[in-house]
This record gives sequence, C-alpha cells and structure tokens, in this order.
Amino acid sequence: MLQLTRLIKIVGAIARYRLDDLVEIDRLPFPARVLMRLLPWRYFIKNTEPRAIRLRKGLESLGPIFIKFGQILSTRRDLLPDDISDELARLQDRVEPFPAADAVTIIEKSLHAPVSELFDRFDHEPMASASIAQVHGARLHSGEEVVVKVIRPGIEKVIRKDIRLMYGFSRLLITLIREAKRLRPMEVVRDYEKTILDELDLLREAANTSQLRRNFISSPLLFVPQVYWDFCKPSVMVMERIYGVPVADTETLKANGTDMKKLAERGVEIFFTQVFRDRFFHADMHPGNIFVDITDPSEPRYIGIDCGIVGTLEPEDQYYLACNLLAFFKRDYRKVAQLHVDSGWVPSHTVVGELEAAIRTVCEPIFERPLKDISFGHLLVRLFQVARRFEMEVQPQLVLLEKTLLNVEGLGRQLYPDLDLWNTAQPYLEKWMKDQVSPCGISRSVRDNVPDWLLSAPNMARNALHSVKQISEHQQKLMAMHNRADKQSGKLKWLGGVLVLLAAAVLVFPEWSTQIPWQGVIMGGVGGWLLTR
Ligand SMILES: Nc1ncnc2c1ncn2[C@@H]1O[C@H](COP(=O)(O)OP(=O)(O)OP(=O)(O)O)[C@@H](O)[C@H]1O
Repeated sequence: MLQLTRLIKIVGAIARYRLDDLVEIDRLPFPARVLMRLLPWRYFIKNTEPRAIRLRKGLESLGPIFIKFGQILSTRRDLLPDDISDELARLQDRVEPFPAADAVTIIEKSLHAPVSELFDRFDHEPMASASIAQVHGARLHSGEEVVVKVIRPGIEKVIRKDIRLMYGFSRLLITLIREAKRLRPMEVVRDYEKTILDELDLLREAANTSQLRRNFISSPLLFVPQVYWDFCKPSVMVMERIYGVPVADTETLKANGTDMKKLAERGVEIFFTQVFRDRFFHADMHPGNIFVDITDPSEPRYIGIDCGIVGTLEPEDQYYLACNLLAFFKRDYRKVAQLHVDSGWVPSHTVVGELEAAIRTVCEPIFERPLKDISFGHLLVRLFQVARRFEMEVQPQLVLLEKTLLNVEGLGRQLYPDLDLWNTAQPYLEKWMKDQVSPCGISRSVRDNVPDWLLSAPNMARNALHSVKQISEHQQKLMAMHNRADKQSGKLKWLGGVLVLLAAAVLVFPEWSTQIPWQGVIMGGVGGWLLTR
C-alpha cells in the first residue's frame, strides 16, 4: 500500500515537472512513442523551466532519499550532460529535524544507558539535520566537547523501498527506450544503493574517520576529529567537536586575512597525498563537510568531517593514474593508449593507433587553453568516456576519484581563481614516480611483500603441484581426444576411399550404376563405420 502511495507521488512529480520531456519522443521505438503520447498530463500541464531545473525540483519534491540520489547522480558526469550535472550538484538536503526524544531513544537503546549517565550535557536542540542523520552537541563526563550523530529512525526501510522502485523504473526505462541503456540506469541505481547503505552504518564512518585522522595526524594540512569508540554503534557515533569556518564562507576567511592561495593549494596537496601516498581518500568533499582552522591565517589548516564515503585505490589504479596524468601533460597520447592496453583496462585486441587517435581528439582542444585553466577532473571524465567506447569498464573507485577531483578543483578555484592545479600536482606525481623506480622504492616494495610471499610459500608449492596435476590430466584428456580424432579420420578416409573406388567403377562401367544397390552400400558403409568406432 505504502509502495502504491509512493508510486503515485513519483508519477505526480513526473507530471508536475514534466520530467517526461527529458526524453526525446521522436527517437523512441513506436510502442514507447504511443505510450508517451498517451500520458494525460501532456495535454494540460505546461512547464517551460529549463530541463535541469525541472529535474532538480522534481527530485526535491520527492524528499531526502531522492535528493541524495540526485546528489550522487550529479557526480556521474561521464553519463550526464553538463547542464543536468551542474544543476543536480546544487541539491541540498535541508531536512526537517526529527524529535530529540527519538534521538535519545536510539542513543539509549544503542549504548544501553540513559543519556544523563552517558554525557555530562546533551543538547536536545540539534545542530544539524540531514537526510540520513542528525547531529547533537554534547559534553563527556571527562570534559571533552563532542557531537553525537544519530541515524534517522526508520530511514533504512524507506531507503530499501525507494531503491526497489528505482530499480523498477530503470528496468521499465530500458525496456521502453533501448537508447536509455547508454545512461546505464541499473548501474547508477546500484551505485546509489551501495553508497547510501554504507552511509547508514556509522561504525563504518567512525572507522574511516579514525584511519584518515591517523594518516594526517601530524600534518599541517588537514585535521580530522577524534572518534570516541566507546560511544560508537551502527546508529550512533560520537566524535570530537570541531570549531572552524565553513570553507564556503569565503567572506569570513578573507576578512580574517586567510592566505587564500595557500588554502587552495593545500586542498590539492591533500587530495594528491591521499591518492598517491595513502591510496585512501575522502570521497564526499562537498563544502558542507569542509571547515578551515584559521588560528594562524597565514597557515590555514583544513578540517574534514563526514567520512561516510571514502575511496580506496589498488596499486595498479594508482600507477594507471600517475602514468596517465604524466603522459597526458606531455601530450604523449601513444603512451596513454599503450598504457590502457598493457594494463588490461581495454581488451588486448584494441588497436593502439585507434585509441591514440580517439584520445588525441578529446585532449587537443582541452590543451588549447593555458595549463592553469585545464580541469583535471574534466580531462578524466572525457578519458573515461573514450575508454568506455573501447570497452573499458570504468571501476567505481575511479569514478569516485574523478568526482572528488572535480570537487577539489571546483573548491580550489572558488577560493583562489588563479589556482594552477598542474603546478601544484606535478611535483607529487613526479616524486611518486621517482620513488617507485628508485632503489629505495623497489627495496621497500620487496620488503613489504616478502612476509606475504613467505607466508604463501607452502600454499604456493601445493598450488603448483595441483596445477601440474591438472595440466597432466588435461594433457591425457587431450591425447585421448586426439587419438579418437585420428581413428575417426582414418575411418572416414577408408569410407571415402571405397566411395571413390565405386564412383570410378561407375564411370568406367556406366551400366553398373543400375545394378548396384546404392542404399545398401551407403547404409552398410555408415553402419560398419559406426560399429568400429
Ligand atoms: N565533529 C563535528 N563538530 C562540529 N560540527 C559538526 C561535527 N560533525 C558534524 N557537524 C555539523 O553537522 C553537520 C552535518 O554533519 P555530517 O555532514 O556529518 O552529517 P550528514 O548527515 O552525513 O550530512 P550530509 O550527508 O548531508 O553531508 C555538519 O555540516 C556540521 O555543521
């Protein structure tokens, strides 16, 4: 019943914001075209606002889960046109807070103690309320000021139901409009499902926060609040309270004499450190999650919160990124193409020259601009688009990285419009490359891997024996098949020989053709051959 009400609400939003207009009817197959023309609201609802704004408003009207979906969708620039991505990126989940009494119940149930016992002070008025969680201020008995993040009650059920509906819509879309496959609606929903369900587990967020804090523990670039593990459960998380200026509040930052150039460059440095040193990056870098500590405005330090979404990279991904970025900026498209083939990102049958030409077509216009105006993020977006045409399955972690890079760039340029991203990033990449191939780097890699190799040695021996056994079994099977094929070809030769002899005899003595019982000869031949198989 709830599902039906939801469905009616969704159809209502489609009608009100004329979201059906986002589809080009003339390009649809005949039955879908008829169906679309039969939609009743086409004839009495007009909405002349730009399509991107209508889509944003439609999602907003459907509430927090769809807003979150829109936010995640906005990051798929590899699939969506720019106007839609830009507009969806403006979606903000301003959500009504839920009653503090509900928050208290969840906290007490999770931590098995009354709030008054758990905290010295608990602020019933929430500090912030978003789609998934609500944040309350509090003080521990030991005196530390903290914030308590609580998952919205009943939200998981709503999310799971909405996701089922989204899958249903995606299937319908693909069935009705074959072209829609290009937008990969099922993949987009799957992406969303994973991200949002991960965000529901605050233990996961707490673990990510701890890891990021450890990675930057003595860094002047980034501060990450401490997690209080004794107060963390899947629906409740308690962490150190931070005090900083929201990064979007550039007026306050400037009024306090913050070194904006340094701030912008530090953002890029943090990103490249996370990617090329730690292979672990905060992947939800929207301005609401970033604050600045301006205790010393000439040395501004970032403060990062909300580590619900993080990305991790495999060493191969890291290598791929570094090599590609370096080759790109040297405009060595052949190398970029070759790297794609060598690393198996595109199938081995790919013609390197063709991939090289496609990459050149995409990149040359971008490099027309001065280096400082080039967007790394857009470059990656375009590269992935090309790679997809060449059957490269773009890994989700790379899509996450591309989205983060776009955020970091956007933020950096907002803070300091002349930010030269390449100049800031190049030393990191080149240093990383040098490290990898230096004797130190190689010995470090060997040292890191030796314990694993030693531990897996007994297994390796067993696996090797197993493989040898399997190979010899396969060989025996192949030999047997080979012998049978030999025998059969011998029999076929024998049968062929008899038939050739008979044919020759008929040619020499044509009168025999009427005397020979042909059916008998053929049946006898085939029967004899089968019996001797
Ligand atoms: N450690 C903290 N100290 C001070 N304020 C905090 C802290 N953590 C969160 N907040 C406040 O609460 C707000 C929401 O927190 P957070 O981003 O973690 O929640 P969320 O539900 O994941 O929100 P969203 O998903 O929309 O980013 C922040 O924008 C900030 O104002």
